Order: sequence, then C-alpha cells, then structure tokens
Amino acid sequence: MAPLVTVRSLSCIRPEGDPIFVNVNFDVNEGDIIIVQARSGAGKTTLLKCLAHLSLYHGVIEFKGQPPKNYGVPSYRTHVQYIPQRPSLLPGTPRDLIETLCTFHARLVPERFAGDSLHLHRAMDLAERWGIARELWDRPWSSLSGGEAQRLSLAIPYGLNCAEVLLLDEPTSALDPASSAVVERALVEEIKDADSALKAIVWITHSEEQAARVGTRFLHLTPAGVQEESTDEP
Ligand SMILES: Nc1ncnc2c1ncn2[C@@H]1O[C@H](COP(=O)(O)OP(=O)(O)OP(=O)(O)O)[C@@H](O)[C@H]1O
Repeated sequence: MAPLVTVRSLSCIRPEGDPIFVNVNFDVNEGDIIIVQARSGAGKTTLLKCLAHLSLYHGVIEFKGQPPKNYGVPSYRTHVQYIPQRPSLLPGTPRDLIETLCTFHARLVPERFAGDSLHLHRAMDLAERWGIARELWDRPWSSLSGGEAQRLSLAIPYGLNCAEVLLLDEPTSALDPASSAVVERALVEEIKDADSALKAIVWITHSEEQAARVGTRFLHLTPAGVQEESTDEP
C-alpha cells in the first residue's frame, strides 16, 4: 500500500542560519501511530509543523504522492492536521474554530460534509464523555485550563471526521493519568474504526509509558536525521 505521507531529505534551518535538523526521511503508513522522541529543543514540534506545512522547510513532503500545494494548503491542513501543544494561544472560542473548519470542510470535501451542527454535536458528545461541559465550547481558549483546551482541541477533528493524519504535540501533557488514558483509548480506537477518516497519527510524547501503550513505531529525532527503533523480538 502506498504511504500516506512521504518525507524525504527534510531539513529545517533557524532564522540565524544554523540547522535544527537535516536529512529527515520516513514514511507514514495507514495504521501507524508513530511516536517521535528526542531531547527538549531537538525539533519535534518543528518537525510536526513542517509536516503540516506551518514551518518553512527544505526537502520533500507529500500526502498520497502529491505536495501540499497541489491540494491547496488549507485543504492539505484539514487532511494532515496539527494539534498544538498549547491550544490556549488560539484566538476565539472552540465553537469558533470548529465552525471555521466546517466552512473549509464543506467546500473541500462536500461528499463527507454532514452539516455544521452534526459535526459540532459529534465533537460535543465526545468531549462530554471526556468530562467537558457543553458551555466550555463558548469560552475563549485563553480562559480554559490546559487540560480542558487539550480535550476540546482533540474533539474537533473527531467531530469533523476529515483528518487522515493527526499530528499530536504532547496531546495529554496537561491531563491527569485517568483522563489521559480515556483520551488515548479513544484515539487508538479511532484509527481502527473503518468509518473514521483517521488513518495514522504522529505523536510527540515525553512519557515512555504512554509511548509504549499507544505507539506502533518509534522515531528518534537527531540533528542528523531520524532513526527508527526496531520493535522486532530478539
Ligand atoms: N520561530 C523560531 N525562531 C527561532 N528558533 C526557533 C523557532 N521555532 C523553534 N525554534 C528553535 O528550534 C529548536 C527546536 O524547537 P522545537 O520546539 O521544535 O523543539 P522540541 O523538540 O519540540 O522541544 P520541547 O520538547 O521542549 O517541546 C529550539 O532550539 C527552538 O528554540
């Protein structure tokens, strides 16, 4: 099966001119939950932002064999969607965000667009199961707790059901272990659900335990590229 995302000779350079990383090569395949591990400051967030076409890079990133510009960047970003580590920096409210994304979705994927309110209610129902009261959808991101903002930002792609690859930047870092486990299970089940658009996740976590629970592949990012950890039994 052809890869969902192909990354070849990817490098990212700081504004000052020195590289964060060079020569990054890997594929994202259907069913993958790829854990990206590295020391703080090594460039994990930058790598995810390059994959989402949010940071400048050199090299090749393709989704189903086509570069982002062939889809149009907003459309590409609905299929390969980045969820930031700190959603509190977003403008407006969670409802504003899902309504904006619905307008892209309706325009770009009309055959899978089920109407604004249906998507919103699907996301609200999931978030409610994760302990998020409905009124929080109308509160500014900046007034939400870190854990509330993380659960809301993860419920949005679930409601829209258009992301095929999710790029998760420490998605449960603000959650207690029990809430984190509920969210982890929902994401893993979503990948296995044939009715879901979601086919793969690239997931940054500093928790070895979480990585072992959810990961199917493990990439170590270094300044000279990525190394994949073998998971073969000895
Ligand atoms: N816009 C920017 N301008 C200058 N330097 C930047 C910019 N964005 C990131 N960097 C630098 O690039 C390096 C990689 O940052 P990044 O946030 O990708 O690391 P990380 O591995 O995700 O770190 P952490 O684990 O601490 O979240 C850091 O040295 C950071 O200071």
